[in-house]
Amino acid sequence: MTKVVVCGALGRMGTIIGRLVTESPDLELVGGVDIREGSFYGAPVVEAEKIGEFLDEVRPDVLIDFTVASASVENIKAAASRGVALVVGTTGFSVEQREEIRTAVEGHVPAVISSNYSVGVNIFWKLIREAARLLREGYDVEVTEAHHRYKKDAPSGTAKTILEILDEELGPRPHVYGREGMKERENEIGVHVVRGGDIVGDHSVLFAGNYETIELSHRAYDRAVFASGAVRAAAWTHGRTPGIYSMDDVLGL
Ligand SMILES: NC(=O)C1=CN([C@@H]2O[C@H](COP(=O)(O)OP(=O)(O)OC[C@H]3O[C@@H](n4cnc5c(N)ncnc54)[C@H](O)[C@@H]3O)[C@@H](O)[C@H]2O)C=CC1
Ligand SMILES: O=C(O)C1=N[C@H](C(=O)O)C[C@H](O)C1
Repeated sequence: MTKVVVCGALGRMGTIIGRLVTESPDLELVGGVDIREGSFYGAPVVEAEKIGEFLDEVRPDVLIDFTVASASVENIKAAASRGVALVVGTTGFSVEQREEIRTAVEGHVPAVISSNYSVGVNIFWKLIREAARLLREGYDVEVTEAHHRYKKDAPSGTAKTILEILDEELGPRPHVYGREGMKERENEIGVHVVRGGDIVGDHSVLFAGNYETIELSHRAYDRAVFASGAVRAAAWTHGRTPGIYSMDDVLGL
């Protein structure tokens, strides 16, 4: 059995991940970490400051982190320094934080890192790459994402990954975040962020040409779509060599 600890255990994602781990025949939920102690699904949840001693005590095989960027970096360091594999779902990392994560992980543990663990989004990203390759000339591109009112980071990590793909396929175009005032469009990529209600996670890419538009979109209806992918990734880490992996590796895409 692969032993699992969940960081962000009491959060929106952590609670669903905890449930799916307990329902898995191959995984064992041995504990959680959050900013306050408690319990979930019969396992202890310890406060963040105690993560080191907790990992030494329960000795998990893999740590799943869905917290907040500043906390996630520290959780990743605590796990990697103890040989605990990682599944990182947290988004909103700065360039410096991503470098800290790379340094902590590489050569030490296998770490799956993805801004979106939905199988559908990972396919959606490939469709966007192909569309951008084919529509490189003559189409204006706009990216829109929508999430619940509680989301802290903007644009979403998924949208940032979309922009990375578009930059690779279209060549460098400036990213323009929102628009107001009198200004004509140039050769930018427009980026638009909607926050409200309990929207789980919507993403779309519009390719607007002369006389026609092509729009690719993905809509998540339940956070279980992300949690199931993260749990699948956790099982996948067993026996992997140290390094940073994506859901492409987990899904064999
Ligand atoms: N990669 C993916 O597929 C997905 C990624 N996310 C990302 O996951 C993160 C969490 O999202 P939600 O669960 O909606 O947020 P949330 O705010 O509901 O949960 C985050 C939890 O982390 C806890 N936390 C804060 N500092 C901590 C620390 N030092 N150690 C342990 N726990 C700590 C909070 O108390 C909270 O319970 C966000 O960055 C979000 O963008 C969310 C859904 C899918
Ligand atoms: O915060 C969320 O809810 C989500 N965050 C991820 C992101 O920032 O892309 C993934 C998903 O869209 C839900």
